[in-house]
Amino acid sequence: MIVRLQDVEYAYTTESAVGPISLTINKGDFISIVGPSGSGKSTLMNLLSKNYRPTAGILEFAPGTRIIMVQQDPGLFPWRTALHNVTFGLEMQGASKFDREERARAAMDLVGLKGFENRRIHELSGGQKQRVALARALIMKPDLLLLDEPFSALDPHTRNSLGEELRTIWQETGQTILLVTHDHIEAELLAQKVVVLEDGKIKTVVDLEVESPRSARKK
Ligand SMILES: Nc1ncnc2c1ncn2[C@@H]1O[C@H](COP(=O)(O)OP(=O)(O)OP(=O)(O)O)[C@@H](O)[C@H]1O
Repeated sequence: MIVRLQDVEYAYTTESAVGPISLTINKGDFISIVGPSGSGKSTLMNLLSKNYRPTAGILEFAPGTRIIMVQQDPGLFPWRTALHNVTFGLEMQGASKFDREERARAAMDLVGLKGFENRRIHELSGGQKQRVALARALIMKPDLLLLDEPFSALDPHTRNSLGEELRTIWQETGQTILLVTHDHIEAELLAQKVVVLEDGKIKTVVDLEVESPRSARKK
C-alpha cells in the first residue's frame, strides 16, 4: 500500500466538496481519475499531494512516501537547458554531476527526448516541454507520480503519442501513477483502473484487463 483513503472527505465550506471516498493505491498501480468539471478531481489531487488535510476520514501514506506532481503547466526553468531542468532534483539531493547527467540522459531517452538535451526551454514545443517535466519527475523515482491533466493543453496527436509513451514507461518501470483527466477515452486507454468521480464521490471503478508492468511480472 502506498496511499489509503478511508471515508475521506474535504469540505471548503459546510458542505463536503469531496467524499466520503475510499480508495487504496498500491505499488505499481496506474489509476486514472476521470470526472466532469466540479466533480472533485483537483480537490482529490490536493489531498493526495498533502496540500490539503481531510476534514473527515483517514488518509494514510506508507512511511517515507515521496510524491511528485506534474501539472498542465510544466513549470520549467527557462534559463536552464532541458538536461539541466531534468537534473535539478538530483542536484538538490547532492548527486555528482556525472551521476545526475547520466541518469537525466536515460530519463530523457525514456520520454523520447534523446538529442534535445542541450536545448533551451523556449526552443521546445509544448509536448517536448511536458516530456521534460515528466523526465524531471521520473528521475526522482517517486513512490507516487501524480499527473494532473498534464496533456490537456496539447494538440490531439501530441497528446496521444505522449499518452502511449506514458503507458510504455509504466510497463517498463512499474512507476506508480495516478492520472487525472476529464477525457474518458484517455483514462481507459492508459490506465489499469479507472475511477469515475461524480459530485465528489466515486461513481464507478472500472478494472481494465491490461498487462502488468514488466518489473512486477519478474517477481
Ligand atoms: N476554494 C474553494 N472554495 C469553495 N469551493 C470550492 C473551492 N474549490 C473547489 N470548490 C468546489 O469543490 C467542488 C470540487 O471542485 P474541484 O475543483 O475539485 O473539481 P474538478 O473536478 O477539479 O473541476 P475542474 O475539472 O473544473 O478543475 C466543486 O463543487 C467546487 O465548486
